[in-house]
Amino acid sequence: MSEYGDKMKKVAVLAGDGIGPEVMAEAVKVLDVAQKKFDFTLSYDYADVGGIAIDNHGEALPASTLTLCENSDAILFGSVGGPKWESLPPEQQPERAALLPLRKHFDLFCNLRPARVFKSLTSACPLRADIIKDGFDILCVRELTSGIYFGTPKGREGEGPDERAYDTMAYKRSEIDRIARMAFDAARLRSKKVTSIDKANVLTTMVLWRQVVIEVAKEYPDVELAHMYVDNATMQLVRDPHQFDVMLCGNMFGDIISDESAMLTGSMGLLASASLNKEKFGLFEPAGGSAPDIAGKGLANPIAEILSASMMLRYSFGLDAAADAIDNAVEATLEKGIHTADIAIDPTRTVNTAAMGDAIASAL
Ligand SMILES: NC(=O)c1ccc[n+]([C@@H]2O[C@H](COP(=O)([O-])OP(=O)(O)OC[C@H]3O[C@@H](n4cnc5c(N)ncnc54)[C@H](O)[C@@H]3O)[C@@H](O)[C@H]2O)c1
Ligand SMILES: CC(C)[C@H](C(=O)O)[C@@H](O)C(=O)O
Ligand SMILES: [Mg+2]
Repeated sequence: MSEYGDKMKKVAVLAGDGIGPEVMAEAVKVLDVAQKKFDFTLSYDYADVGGIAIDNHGEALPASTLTLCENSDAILFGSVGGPKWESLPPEQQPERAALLPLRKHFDLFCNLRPARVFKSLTSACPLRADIIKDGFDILCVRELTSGIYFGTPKGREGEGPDERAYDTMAYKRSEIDRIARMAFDAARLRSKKVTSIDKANVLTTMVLWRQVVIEVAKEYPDVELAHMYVDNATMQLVRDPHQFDVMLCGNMFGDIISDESAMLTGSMGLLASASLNKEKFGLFEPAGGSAPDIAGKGLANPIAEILSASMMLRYSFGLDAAADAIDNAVEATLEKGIHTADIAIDPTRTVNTAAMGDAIASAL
């Protein structure tokens, strides 16, 4: 809670790089309408993060940006990274020096990535019509602050043919337990099925993962639990996505599964995400990246950022009615046939990023 009291929520707006600023402008546009309609007030504080912060301040996560986030009620994030900063030492690059530290600093262990096929967009789904005839509605619950992303040791040593590099995949029982509970709690509000994605046939970490998930499941007898190896899961997602409800994943498998499920909805530009800690403080960002191939051209789909803003209202501020209204406005806009290029049914009739934001704002 900020010092502004119950009604005013302080949002740190970190647009970042590439398409980040373009899609952020549309999310703010929609949030502005939502505030008037639902009588709540947000204050926005903008700060640099990622490549732009390296350019302006010499580091990807300046202390001033981190302090702003600490003094805010939520973080609305765009995306970071891009070719301009790829030649820096890996630990100074935007992804590793800004996004991962932010997740770790605020203990944002629970990453929710919902993917569902919008009725009006079934033709944008790359799967055959008979496969998606029943639609799909998947929630990827991804562990976000541990696993191979953060395990130590991590390093590179030696030279010549003997040079080696290594990462460590490690999970503590408590880390698996808490993310599993989030998945089961979420499933209770949905179709009551959790599929835990692992690689317990090869990785010791994943043997513990499966064991802990089975233990947690005993407290949720009303929720069905299935286990699936990650290689099979990526295949089953394209064979029959309808079979999944909640997919519970470790950090790296969730990264991969969520991009795959995003594309099944029609575009990376549709997949929102919430990264939450146990106090429900959160960072809200599209699952996709800075999309350097389309940045600056007005081609980016702002829906993932707009739906991330909606998740912020729902999960961090408890403003469910406003969040529902934004989600419905997105759906209504898509149903009117208003599409950016990435999801266009008729490529000769597309709107740009700002026009998509305008249409959603006016539908709201
Ligand atoms: N959260 C983040 O900040 C984040 C997430 C993923 C990748 N990245 C970074 O972004 C950069 C580019 O990564 P990448 O190319 O692997 O993945 P990406 O998600 O940026 O792009 C993959 C493809 O999806 C398309 N796409 C993504 N978002 C879109 C949108 N809103 N509308 C329309 N099309 C969209 C892109 O045009 C591209 O063709 C890298 O530096 C990567 O590390 C950042
Ligand atoms: C940019 C990168 C560090 C990040 C991740 O791997 O978590 C991204 O791909 C994501 O999915 O949020
Ligand atoms: Mg990813």
